[in-house]
Amino acid sequence: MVPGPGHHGGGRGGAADVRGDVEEPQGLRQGGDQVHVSAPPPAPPAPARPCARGRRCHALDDVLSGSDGARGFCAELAARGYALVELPPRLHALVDDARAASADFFRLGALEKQSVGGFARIGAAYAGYRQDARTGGEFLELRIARTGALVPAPPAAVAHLDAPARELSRTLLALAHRLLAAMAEQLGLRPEVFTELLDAPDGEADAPDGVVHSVLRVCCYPAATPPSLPPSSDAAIADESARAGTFLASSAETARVLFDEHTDSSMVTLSLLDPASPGLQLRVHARDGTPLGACDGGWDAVEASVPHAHCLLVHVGDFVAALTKGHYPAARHRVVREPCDAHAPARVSLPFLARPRPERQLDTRAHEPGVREADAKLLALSQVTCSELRRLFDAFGRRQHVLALEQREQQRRDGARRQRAAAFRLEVLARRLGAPCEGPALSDSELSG
Ligand SMILES: O=C(O)CCC(=O)C(=O)O
Ligand SMILES: [Fe+2]
Repeated sequence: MVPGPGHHGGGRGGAADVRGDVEEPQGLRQGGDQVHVSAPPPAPPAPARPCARGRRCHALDDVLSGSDGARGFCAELAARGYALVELPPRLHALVDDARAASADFFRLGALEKQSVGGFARIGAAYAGYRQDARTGGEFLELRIARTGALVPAPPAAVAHLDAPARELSRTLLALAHRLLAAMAEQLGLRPEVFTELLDAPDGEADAPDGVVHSVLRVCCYPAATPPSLPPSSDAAIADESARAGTFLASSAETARVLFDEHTDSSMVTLSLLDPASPGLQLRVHARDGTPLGACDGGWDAVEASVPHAHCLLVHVGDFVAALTKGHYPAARHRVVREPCDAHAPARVSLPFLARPRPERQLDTRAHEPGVREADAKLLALSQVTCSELRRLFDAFGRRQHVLALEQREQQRRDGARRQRAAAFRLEVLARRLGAPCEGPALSDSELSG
């Protein structure tokens, strides 16, 4: 079922323009495959702002101005697979409204949340509400329909989620277009090389199967011990979000991890960060200048280190990584409970996964005529659709997920065995202390296990 348009509530009307101070009623203009969004007024690039750990927050308008700002931003993406952008004040209210309304949604009772509809197929995409069996994490996947409505429509009790979620989706889709155009240009390619694979920036006009393929994934991770839930058998869930990683260091570390290490099957993912409830971490890439072990065992706790709640993390997804032959590496990331404390609030996050339309055809050689394949910037692909490529990424993701589950199960069994052995040793020790004449004393190694 595709729910109809939701109600307009507390959010502002019209989609925000990601470039200018003026809001356009429809936000973004569209025509053909080109991104027809007006350039921001030329301004001298401001120096990037240092964050914790020497990280830089690039001013959005500098990145979009096509000057040194774009070069620095793209160089960082090429080195680490992710970079931070500081949102201009004109977008702050939108981010705040979307975050607050999302938190309101997750405060609803289980039945009300489920009333929006479970995670289900719409055309070639999925949308809806679901809860992760292991962590208790909740996910509401929202898409823009051809009609312009949000799918699924938020329940009446949080009708005020509708307007900011739609506006944010459109704003971030438009922004993804601009960033991907800059990333292509920095490689010496035509700006539309990546953007022509996406839905058009105004979304609904280009959705033959009913929905825009890019998705706003509204997430909520529980504050404390997750409830025990029945395991999900939905294969789609495994496809979509349990494309989990490996590298699970220990059981304690595993318990801390709310969303396993993975890469996104997106072109780029845009994540609004909030240092008040941090959790998103990125693997330090070998190409990054930072020593691999420098940040938290090779993890960069990026969300914990941003100065305020209006920083946007841009990270590279599988599609751009594959298409550029790894020039822009896919960012491996995860979500952890941080700080590791039972009183920490639930974390609400709003990653936007800018995804290609599944039916778009990849004929990359046409973009670099006369260039030898070995020198080409793009992977040579012809007559491959984005949905075929996605299947490849999902197969890898699923394999990694299976390996991670096996590793986790092994850790659980090892832990349980160690616990049983320790209990047994204690019992033996207690008996011997109670009856010291029976048998020899235990050695230190026997006691320590
Ligand atoms: O919750 C987050 O910030 C990120 C979640 C994530 O990695 C994803 O949805 O792919
Ligand atoms: Fe992700």
